[in-house]
Amino acid sequence: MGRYRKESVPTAVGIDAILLVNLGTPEAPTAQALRPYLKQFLSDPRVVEIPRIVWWLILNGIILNTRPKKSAKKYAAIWTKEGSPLKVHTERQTKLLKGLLGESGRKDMLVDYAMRYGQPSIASVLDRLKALGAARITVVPLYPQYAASATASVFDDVATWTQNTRNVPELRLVRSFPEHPGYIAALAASVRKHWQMHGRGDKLVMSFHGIPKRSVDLGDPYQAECQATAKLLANELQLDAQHYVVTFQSRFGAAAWLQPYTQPTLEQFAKESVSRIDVICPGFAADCLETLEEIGMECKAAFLAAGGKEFRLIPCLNEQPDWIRALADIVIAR
Ligand SMILES: C=CC1=C(C)c2cc3[nH]c(cc4nc(cc5[nH]c(cc1n2)c(C)c5CCC(=O)O)C(CCC(=O)O)=C4C)c(C)c3C=C
Ligand SMILES: [Fe+2]
Ligand SMILES: [Fe+2]
Repeated sequence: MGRYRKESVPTAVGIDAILLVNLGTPEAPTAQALRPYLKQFLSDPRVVEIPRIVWWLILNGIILNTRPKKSAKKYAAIWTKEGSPLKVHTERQTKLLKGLLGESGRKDMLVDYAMRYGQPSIASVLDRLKALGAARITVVPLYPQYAASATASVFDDVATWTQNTRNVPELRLVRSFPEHPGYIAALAASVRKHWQMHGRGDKLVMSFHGIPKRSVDLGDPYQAECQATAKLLANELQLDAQHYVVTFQSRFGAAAWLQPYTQPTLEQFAKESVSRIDVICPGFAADCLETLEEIGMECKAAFLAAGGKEFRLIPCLNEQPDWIRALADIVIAR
């Protein structure tokens, strides 16, 4: 027996398919569900780049005995009746994209989503698309800015699938889209709408997920891509330098990550009487633990405790129609 499974013979006329991929999320907001999810996530060598044996001991000896319970509590604070926000939004984005492509004459196109960690796995959805006759598959990691730990990890998983597949379809891997005009316009529209509804804060904080500083020193383009997005968004909103700031959140572990860090920056603003803050998280295509809990709850509480007056989190692009149109443009572009 070799590694290759029996595969169905495709139809003569191949179908185009789109596969949206997001990070993944636990199946439930419980320590039992967090453990396997975190184990898979944090065992990925793209995510933690320290010698395997050392990391295996730290992960299995410490992290997986402490973090599942702590993280489960955080997930419980944002969990909805339909499930984890990240999964709910990704499912809706998939349906809306399918509908939009159908309206523009691409009813035949298959559109599905997968998660890098947890379910549905990339391999299971690629198998399904292929069985349905997909001959050309465009894979779109839902990360506007390229980071090896996020984007390349999706590509690795696709490559693992091709290694186990006999009849590999044509593949297009969308690398990143930090300056895509439709994406930038959708972000700007969401800020303007927020200002109209709630008034304008003293500063707009653009908070991106962080990565270790070492990754950037070793050649990861992530920081530059975040700065490119931020600059275009600021231009579109006609914000000058003193009215916005780029920060990095979600630090994990003891090493230095990209700076300035979001929470200390917010606390410093509160102390300097910059008391009304709007926060947008342009690197997240969907609201999730990192936006709803870390920014919307933890950072908000820290800002108010430090003397800040108003803290408003601008929702992620989620199901915003102009964002779905931008996504259609990104997936169709050849
Ligand atoms: C925007 C893209 C992301 C990059 C780059 C990224 C890098 C990265 N993340 C961790 C560790 C964790 N991240 C966690 C949650 C999480 N991360 C992203 C996106 C990126 N991560 C998202 C969308 C989410 C939310 C998932 C959800 O279910 O809502 C977590 C899990 C939660 C927790 O226990 O805190 C960890 C851990 C590292 C180490 C890293 C790069 C080195
Ligand atoms: Fe993360
Ligand atoms: Fe976090």
